[in-house]
Amino acid sequence: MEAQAPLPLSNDHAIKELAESQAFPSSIPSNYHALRNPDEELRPEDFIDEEIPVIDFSLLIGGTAMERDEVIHHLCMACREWGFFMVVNHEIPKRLTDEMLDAFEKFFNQSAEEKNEYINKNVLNPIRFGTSINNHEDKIRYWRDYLKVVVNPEFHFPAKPFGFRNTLFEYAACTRKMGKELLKAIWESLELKTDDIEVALDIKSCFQSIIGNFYPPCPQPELALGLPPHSDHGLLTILLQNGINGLQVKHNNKWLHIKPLPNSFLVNIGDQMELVSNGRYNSVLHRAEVNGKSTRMSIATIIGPSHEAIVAPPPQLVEHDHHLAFNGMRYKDFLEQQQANPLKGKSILDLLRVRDE
Ligand SMILES: O=C(O)CCC(=O)C(=O)O
Ligand SMILES: [Fe+2]
Repeated sequence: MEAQAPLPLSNDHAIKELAESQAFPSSIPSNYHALRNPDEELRPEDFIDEEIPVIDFSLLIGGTAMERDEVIHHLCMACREWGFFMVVNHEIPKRLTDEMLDAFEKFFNQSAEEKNEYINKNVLNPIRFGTSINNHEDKIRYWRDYLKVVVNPEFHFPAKPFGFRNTLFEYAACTRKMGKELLKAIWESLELKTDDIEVALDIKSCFQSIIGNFYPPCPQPELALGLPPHSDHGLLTILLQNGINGLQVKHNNKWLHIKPLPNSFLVNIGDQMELVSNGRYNSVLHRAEVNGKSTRMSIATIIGPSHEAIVAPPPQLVEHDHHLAFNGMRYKDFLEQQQANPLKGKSILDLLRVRDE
């Protein structure tokens, strides 16, 4: 099959409408060929099959002191060696996760006119609908539509579909509560005092954003990607998916297909955590593959420090490690830069890395 030339469409044209249109070719346009870089090819020998760490949330908040200590110890290993773990026995009801997936699906099923109301080039705009990543900049396009909504410290919501507001509000509150508990535990795992977390990150007014990703079936999934390898900008990302797998995580230089347990959340460390942990914990590289059969949806909740927090490694860690791994930066500036540039590895964090002379 020959590659189709890039489609002469507006940059804003959603991939959902394209993929569903009768006129859509069986070979995808060349600007959607994301895997032409040999480093990014999906070769079977580059994949491993390993169990990712599992964190029992109920023991963290309701277990004995010994059980909590054990979970914190396990979290320390998970953050240091993986940057990634699965959370089970959390308190978020299945009813709510189903409602969230349903609300986002209804949003994406609206007409192009209804969704396009939320197209916005300003990366700090609180509600943004779009396709690929930075659809006006991307030379290679990704097989993904998205809706990003900032839900804290100010709560925003799209007016439609009906009921989205209440579901989003409840889900945002539950994931924020779980995220803060995990953050406290991770902070303890760094042997830092939990009171200091407020000073360092101002998480009372934490930034929280919820991103719905929509990946329609792709006629040539072996050529395209839903999202390229990247790290997330926040402290933690809490990921929910609609039962269709597709997330891959880089672990010891190999890619790992992630198959979460039913009713669990996938959590990964973001760039701000790598920064504030003085590099002890790594923000993990991950990407999303697409498939030829089913629509995949994921909902990523990013929990970050407050926009105004200047995030830097705390002096206790620098002293203990005898080394400053990163220079500090205001989170809002970090966010702006990361969102405005092509999503490529950990490029913004790398700019802050202190190099030994
Ligand atoms: O869809 C996925 O599994 C990953 C989504 C993701 O990495 C993101 O939204 O940052
Ligand atoms: Fe991500």
